[in-house]
Amino acid sequence: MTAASILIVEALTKSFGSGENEVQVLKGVDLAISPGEMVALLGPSGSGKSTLLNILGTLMRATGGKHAMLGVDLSVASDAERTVFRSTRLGFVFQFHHLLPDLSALENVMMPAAAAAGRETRAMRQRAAELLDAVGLAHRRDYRPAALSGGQRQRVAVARALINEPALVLADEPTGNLDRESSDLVMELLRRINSETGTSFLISTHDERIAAQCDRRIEILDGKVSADRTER
Ligand SMILES: Nc1ncnc2c1ncn2[C@@H]1O[C@H](COP(=O)(O)OP(=O)(O)OP(=O)(O)O)[C@@H](O)[C@H]1O
Repeated sequence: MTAASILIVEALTKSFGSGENEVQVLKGVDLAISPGEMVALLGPSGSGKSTLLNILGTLMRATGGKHAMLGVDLSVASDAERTVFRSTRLGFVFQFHHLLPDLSALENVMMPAAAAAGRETRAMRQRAAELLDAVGLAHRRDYRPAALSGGQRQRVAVARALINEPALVLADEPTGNLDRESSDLVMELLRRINSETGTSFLISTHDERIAAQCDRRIEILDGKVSADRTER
């Protein structure tokens, strides 16, 4: 854990339910991520990877402990502060693309920027077009999600995650729903964005091939970090 970390997580806990139904999923997670790191998050099914990403993404509150990003202690921040932080400093890619079906690819990419600003601008449209170009989908900008392949949808979702130039992208099994070829394309894309822009990535995965393309692997077991190795 260094002063340069963009993300610091200390003794983070999360329980669901109460009384005899209480399940303690995270039992004291400690980790730190430096700018530009591409980190794989591994662990058995049910070990709490999605729960951890949801907490770090401010989509869910922890039960205890601390998580701070870019010097902001998000664990004690108000809901309003967390919402602003989420929409300006974080990007999300989920296993299922969650694109809006009635919007074109371009409009989907632009959406988080328009939502954060409360309006659409020509600059946003331009940046969304550049991002679609960067993910190899300039020729599909006016297509709706239903007219795209699974891999193309996920590349649109990656472009959408980058529209606000986040410091950290949280990706929850981003290739879990893709065939091998599409999965490789999405990972190549994430790798390229990481090296070109210095955006950090935390990617939960079951796939060793995905983990092998990251700089570092963090494993969760029994609610704690059981291994943390830098690979490159
Ligand atoms: N809202 C909730 N209410 C109750 N229990 C929950 C809730 N969300 C998650 N859990 C439980 O927390 C545990 C961790 O779930 P989580 O989805 O974080 O695991 P995961 O490591 O991402 O699993 P997978 O690899 O299968 O996606 C599971 O036992 C799950 O049933």
